[in-house]
Amino acid sequence: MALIEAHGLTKVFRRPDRAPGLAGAARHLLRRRYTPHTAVDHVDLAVEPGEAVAYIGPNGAGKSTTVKLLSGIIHPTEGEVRIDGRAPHQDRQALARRIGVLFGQRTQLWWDLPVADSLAVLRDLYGVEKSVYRRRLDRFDEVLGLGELMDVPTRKLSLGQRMRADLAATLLHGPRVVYLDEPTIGLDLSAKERVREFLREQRDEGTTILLTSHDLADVEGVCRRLVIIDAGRIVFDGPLEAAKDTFARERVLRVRTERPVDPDAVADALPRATVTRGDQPEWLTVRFDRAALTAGEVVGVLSRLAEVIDFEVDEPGIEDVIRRMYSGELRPAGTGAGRVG
Ligand SMILES: Nc1ncnc2c1ncn2[C@@H]1O[C@H](COP(=O)(O)OP(=O)(O)OP(=O)(O)O)[C@@H](O)[C@H]1O
Repeated sequence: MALIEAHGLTKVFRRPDRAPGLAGAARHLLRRRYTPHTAVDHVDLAVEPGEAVAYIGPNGAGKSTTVKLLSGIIHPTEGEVRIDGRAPHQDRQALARRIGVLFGQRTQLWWDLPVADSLAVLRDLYGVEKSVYRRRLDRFDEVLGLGELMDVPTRKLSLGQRMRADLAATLLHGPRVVYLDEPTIGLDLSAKERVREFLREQRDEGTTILLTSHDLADVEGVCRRLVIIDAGRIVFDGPLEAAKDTFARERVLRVRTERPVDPDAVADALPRATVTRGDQPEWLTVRFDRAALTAGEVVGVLSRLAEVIDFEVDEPGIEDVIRRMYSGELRPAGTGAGRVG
């Protein structure tokens, strides 16, 4: 049975309709009006034990809302969610031991307490045995350099230091499922790499990870599966590599011919491609949709116009796909994407 299971999971928020300014606020007080806003829209998700899933999407797509639903912080408007067979919003206490949540922007440590005291409180709350606690702290010290932070109150930590302490707090009780939102934000390069390595180790030991990150190295370093949400709907769910085929179908072919060829003549012969002259007169750049044409067909057409002496094809990398997705340049909706792989 999947460890995380969601069927038709939906969350509708009510947003106040309020005209700007004082008059608008006063009017809203007298006559409250709301517009429903669907933040998570019939999401189906099944994640197996030990799977690490990157959960990405543009700002406001519904990532945090999904994580809040999966951890029982908020109730679904519609649909079902089960973590290890239990409904998180009904069984929060029982599930607290099985779930770890890290929201990069918020801390779960006590602001005025030294890190060591915060962790000790969490240890007692979760009933972690002293010997297990010591072993885990030693490991966190190796990975996160926690030792030097133990006597420092949370409010005095830098963002990177706080993230290290918060990661320890999230994993202290050995949860089976962890939701990590931007887990390496503020860390230096070597600390980021150590955290990824540690997360891989946790994953391989059977921890289920749902990770949201703008850092592509986190996504690629930890996860093999990618789930993309856009406007509350899952628009892609499959292996990381398959996202490339679904969203980045454009290929760029650079061709060198023995003598200059008029780009318009090529465009006439290849109406589904965009043809521009390259840096040098003998080079042409042809952009085309991989689903509509092949590089071989493009070269074939060109070789009828002039002798082709060299060519190269650019394929987008997965980082490129994800970066463009975050920037809103690639809109997955309407591409016919679905569960792949
Ligand atoms: N409590 C709330 N009341 C009303 N609307 C909300 C509430 N929480 C979130 N929303 C709206 O729901 C949508 C999804 O928000 P959510 O925070 O889940 O997005 P996200 O993908 O995590 O975005 P980001 O990458 O910016 O953190 C947004 O339009 C947001 O404004």
